[in-house]
Amino acid sequence: MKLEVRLPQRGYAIHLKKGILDGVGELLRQTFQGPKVLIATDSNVAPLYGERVRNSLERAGYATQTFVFAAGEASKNMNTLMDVYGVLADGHFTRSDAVLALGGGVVGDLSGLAAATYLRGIRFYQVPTTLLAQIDSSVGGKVAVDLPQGKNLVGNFYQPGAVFIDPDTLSTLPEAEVLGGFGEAVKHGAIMDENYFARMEGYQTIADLLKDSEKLIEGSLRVKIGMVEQDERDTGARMALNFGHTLGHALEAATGFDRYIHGIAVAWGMAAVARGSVAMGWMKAEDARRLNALLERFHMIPEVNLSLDDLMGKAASDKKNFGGTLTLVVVPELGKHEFKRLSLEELRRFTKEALPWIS
Ligand SMILES: NC(=O)c1ccc[n+]([C@@H]2O[C@H](COP(=O)([O-])OP(=O)(O)OC[C@H]3O[C@@H](n4cnc5c(N)ncnc54)[C@H](O)[C@@H]3O)[C@@H](O)[C@H]2O)c1
Ligand SMILES: O=C(O)C(=O)C[C@@H](O)[C@H](O)[C@H](O)COP(=O)(O)O
Ligand SMILES: [Zn+2]
Repeated sequence: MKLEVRLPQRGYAIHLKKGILDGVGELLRQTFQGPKVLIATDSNVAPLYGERVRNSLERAGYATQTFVFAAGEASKNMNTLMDVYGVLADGHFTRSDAVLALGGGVVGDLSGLAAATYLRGIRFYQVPTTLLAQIDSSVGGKVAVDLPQGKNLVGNFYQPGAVFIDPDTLSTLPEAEVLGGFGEAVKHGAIMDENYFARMEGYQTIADLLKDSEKLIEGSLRVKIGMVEQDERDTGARMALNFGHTLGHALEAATGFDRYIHGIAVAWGMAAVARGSVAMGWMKAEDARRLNALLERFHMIPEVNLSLDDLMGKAASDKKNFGGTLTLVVVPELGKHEFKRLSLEELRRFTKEALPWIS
């Protein structure tokens, strides 16, 4: 299956096919004629899929180099970014060459930012290998690294030239990471597509979910593409994709980026916003119950032990904070969303309502 992201001058194709990993080189040749590709990947993905992708690229006539960094969110920072720049510069990569991200959202966000900024921008391609990256992060062009103060605080919008998704790579993904991706899929259904949400309510086990992976990827990508096409630079409609992230990102930052994986922090953030929204009369109680039940079925709402001050300190760094007023995404009913403009003090009161046990 081929999906298109239609953007003026920057449109691209998303190729979704089991086994596509071995054909990446040939497909890339249809869009990129340069001589050299840097495969950026992490320490878990490199031994699993690095050689297959490298062979495929070399069969298609590309020279390749591979850069491997330590897996995990803790690597999504300026130090690793500097390492990528070093490899590109030492390897004499020029504007005719490209970076190809092979891995999850951490690899894509980090190497995308490197590609966006090295020599003021070289070509960039994504081969996502986690469910989260296949349904969300590989598409839409948000590239970034974290700062200790908050998530994705240094970044840009830089669309890939193409995305190649092989759902077979999910066979090696740890279950906890499958659930991280599922968190973002639930978000897509909750904000935009009640039928898609209902389909996910049909899954009883992780095996059910993986059996349906192609439909899951397609359902999420349709929501994501629609948002990106409407509002590429995140100034309006696209902010809906941040449902659960205001508190979720704050949780990740407040716990040093190594305690909760992103999709689980988002699931926790969505459940909290749903609870607070019911208390405020902003969400149908029955729909909040359905959202909570689906997340609970897969044990995706961790118990969090954090002070309100810590959480609010990090929430203030949210990118939807404009001069002290923040846009909170709420879901009045499943498949719909609304934006609430809140001062930081109002967000604090809302969070207290949502999480009455923290102080
Ligand atoms: N740019 C965006 O639009 C966007 C959207 C959502 C999330 N994100 C970002 O994405 C990141 C999270 O991405 P993620 O959940 O993919 O995390 P990740 O990249 O850390 O990958 C999760 C883990 O799975 C391993 N892995 C990857 N593919 C594998 C495979 N096929 N088999 C076995 N192991 C594999 C990785 O090595 C890592 O340990 C966060 O930094 C988040 O902020 C960005
Ligand atoms: O594509 C988007 O837009 C999103 O918000 C997708 C989110 O799932 C993702 O986590 C994104 O990186 C968050 O963006 P940020 O602008 O809040 O850093
Ligand atoms: Zn996210």
